[in-house]
Amino acid sequence: MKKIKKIAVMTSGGDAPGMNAAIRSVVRACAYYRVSCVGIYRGYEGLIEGDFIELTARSVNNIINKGGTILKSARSKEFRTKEGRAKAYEHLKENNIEAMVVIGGDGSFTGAVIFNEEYKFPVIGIPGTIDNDIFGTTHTLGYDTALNTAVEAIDKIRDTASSHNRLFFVEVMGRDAGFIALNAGVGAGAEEILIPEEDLGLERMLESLKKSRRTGKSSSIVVVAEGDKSGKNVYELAQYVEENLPEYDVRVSVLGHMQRGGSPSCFDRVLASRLGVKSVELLLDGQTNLMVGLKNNEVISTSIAEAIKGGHSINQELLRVSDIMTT
Ligand SMILES: Nc1ncnc2c1ncn2[C@@H]1O[C@H](COP(=O)(O)OP(=O)(O)OP(=O)(O)O)[C@@H](O)[C@H]1O
Ligand SMILES: O=P(O)(O)OC[C@H]1O[C@](O)(CO)[C@@H](O)[C@@H]1O
Ligand SMILES: [Mg+2]
Repeated sequence: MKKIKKIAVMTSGGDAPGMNAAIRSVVRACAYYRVSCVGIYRGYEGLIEGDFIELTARSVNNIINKGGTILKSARSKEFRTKEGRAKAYEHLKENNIEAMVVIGGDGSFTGAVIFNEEYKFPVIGIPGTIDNDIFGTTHTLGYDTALNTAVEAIDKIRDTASSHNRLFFVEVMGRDAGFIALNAGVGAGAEEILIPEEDLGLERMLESLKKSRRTGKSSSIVVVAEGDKSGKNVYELAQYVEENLPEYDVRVSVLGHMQRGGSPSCFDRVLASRLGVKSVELLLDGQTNLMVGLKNNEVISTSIAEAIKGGHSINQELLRVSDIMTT
């Protein structure tokens, strides 16, 4: 088997803390194994434009602690077209790039699988998204940091909620996944948690808030995932409670993109370092179409197709714990 001599790395989709640590790891692993490494700017967008940079072990000094991504990220419409992917392939060929590491979420992996089908181009995925909505890994890069950011913010909201005897609806990210809401909700002691995976019902929420009042709680926090199943956004939920429980003084806080920024947690830095090394080792071993991930604290690999299609399930035990905690 011919040894790969040049590997490219990109970050794609929504950015996530820990992406820089993963870039660093891929670049340093390439240097260790004496393989050239090229960074692709702005995900598939930069691939289509041939916006590349040579990366050496020294190019990634002092980035392990930085949020965002030095390679920048994008959502590329053109890569969804055959013509766009043909341009991308030409740039890879021109630059003698023989394999690619894609750090991103399910959409980025879908693009990688299609590209591999069309051009037989070797690809490995590193799961990088705060949403944690990828099968084949218990943790995606950025998820742990985002949880800590959300919990810190909700703690602060709790201070003011408690001083004013108010009910706060706090919206956290998670368009299709409730991992951030459920875990940050339990970690911050939320009274109710609304997630896309389960429709707990608005009646149930009203009953729970009434009970909170009856049993002596003067303030409450309800954590709502962006993609909550009730179909109501956080402002509509607040209005619904105001109309049905006028005794409550309700406020809304949307945490938004602050959850995607900031210095990565130690967990995310270590995970990124492990996954980056593994991705390069798999490519040098002649493997492709795999996503690296974590299971029982072991680095494992799953076929990318399975990682995309496998779906994600919410932890029922955690839901039960959350329920018991509202007593
Ligand atoms: N079906 C597809 N065909 C080709 N390319 C795709 C396809 N789906 C997604 N992509 C490419 O992957 C990019 C990133 O996908 P997407 O915007 O869904 O983010 P993601 O990787 O899922 O990350 P996150 O959900 O964390 O923001 C898209 O902008 C597009 O360029
Ligand atoms: O503002 P953007 O980049 O469109 O992304 C928002 C989405 O990205 C995510 O944070 C994932 O990165 C989702 O939870 C959220 O809905
Ligand atoms: Mg996604």
